[in-house]
Amino acid sequence: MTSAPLEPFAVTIDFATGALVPDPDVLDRRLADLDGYFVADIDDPGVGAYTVHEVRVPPTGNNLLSSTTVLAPGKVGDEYFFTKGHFHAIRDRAEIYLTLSGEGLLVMALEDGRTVTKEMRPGIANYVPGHWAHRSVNTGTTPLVFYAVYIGDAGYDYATIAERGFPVIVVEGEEGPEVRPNPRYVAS
Ligand SMILES: O=P(O)(O)OC[C@H]1O[C@H](O)[C@H](O)[C@@H](O)[C@@H]1O
Ligand SMILES: [Fe+2]
Repeated sequence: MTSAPLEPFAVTIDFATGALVPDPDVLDRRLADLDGYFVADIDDPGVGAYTVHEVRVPPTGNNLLSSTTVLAPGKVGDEYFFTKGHFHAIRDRAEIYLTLSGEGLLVMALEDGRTVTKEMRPGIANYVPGHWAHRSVNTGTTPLVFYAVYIGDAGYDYATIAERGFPVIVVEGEEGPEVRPNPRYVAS
């Protein structure tokens, strides 16, 4: 059975700020929402970490959900600010990230602990195949802004990452960002 057609529409994206017009659902994540995710303790839980601006379409397998994410620059201890990161609830659902401004790293991990890290900068489109948890990390000094598109019924599994962490962390080293094993990762 196929579903009835939606009306075609467009949104305008400000590449520098990630603002969408019209701007329907905005999710605001503070450091308090990332409690327990960093190796070091959070000094100020009130600090804004990122916002997600979502284009509103029904979250079904025949639609493409999309959003901009605006991830602030900053660090907790040596670790750069990052998004919570998630597996898709339906594990094999894929996603594409197009970076619009700023610079960072996209860290991806399989459940067996294998990781792949890719650069994020304006003009790079990263393909995140199904089964890979994904987290973006702002390694720069300006907001990291990217547009993500994913299959509408993908859903979010945050719990696995909240419980086990990512296998690697991204820290500021002597010569820039370094990807290191996460001392707190819980291997399966
Ligand atoms: O959901 P998080 O892991 O906190 O990441 C923040 C956001 O990043 C991207 O924009 C994804 O497409 C969103 O679905 C996600 O919500
Ligand atoms: Fe996702």
